[in-house]
Amino acid sequence: MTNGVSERGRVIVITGATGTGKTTVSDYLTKRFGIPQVITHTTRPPRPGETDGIDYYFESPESFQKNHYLESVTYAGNRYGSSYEGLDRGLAHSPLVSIVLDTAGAETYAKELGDRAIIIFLTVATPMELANRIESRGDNPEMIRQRLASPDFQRDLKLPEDLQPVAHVISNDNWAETKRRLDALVSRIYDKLMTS
Ligand SMILES: Nc1ncnc2c1ncn2[C@@H]1O[C@H](COP(=O)(O)OP(=O)(O)OP(=O)(O)O)[C@@H](O)[C@H]1O
Ligand SMILES: Nc1nc2c(ncn2[C@@H]2O[C@H](COP(=O)(O)O)[C@@H](O)[C@H]2O)c(=O)[nH]1
Repeated sequence: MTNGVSERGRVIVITGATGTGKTTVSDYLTKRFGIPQVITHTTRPPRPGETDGIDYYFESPESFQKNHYLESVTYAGNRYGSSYEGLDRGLAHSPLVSIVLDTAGAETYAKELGDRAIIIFLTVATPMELANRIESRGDNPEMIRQRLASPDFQRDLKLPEDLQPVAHVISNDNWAETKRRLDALVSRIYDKLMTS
């Protein structure tokens, strides 16, 4: 094992700004291809409909410290982290898993895992659309205001320079087109896995 991911393990890292559709893409990969999601930890309160152990491991600031993290960040005032324990649970079921991270986390995964991290960067043509999307998801209005004003939001709108040579950039304006791009990408990943 290296960094919690065996030589044969692959992690699809889905990154991009808030509301670009990272969770939607991760859910699609699970439903369409059975690719398990690595559940990460956060100190932010659950949104309506979110469940502990499914959407996140919801933590207090104290319990957050007790896990062992491959990486952790503060995003718009809350802590988030991907634990070795969470990765192990995902990889126990499949050599290919997905994880949803901000761009700082995606950079760490690319650095630590090399080509075992497959980076997807999601964009939308009009960033104004992102506010509508997260409003329609039912986020708390004060959290939306804080998030859109945060430097983390601005940073995640752009693909970091070190990820530019490796990232698969998918514009998620049209869901049918996004699914086509994902299907083609997953098919290439499986082809590579079969021959490695
Ligand atoms: N192609 C699309 N067209 C329109 N709406 C979309 C599209 N993709 C996702 N959405 C909707 O946008 C909202 C935000 O999507 P999602 O929660 O997947 O984003 P996210 O990137 O995971 O956000 P965050 O980083 O804030 O958790 C959801 O209501 C989702 O249904
Ligand atoms: N670097 C990490 N980023 C993470 C992790 N878990 C989630 N995230 C990202 O945080 C923001 C906010 O998430 P939200 O659920 O509150 O909207 C978003 O970009 C997520 O992708 C993690 O473990 N590490």
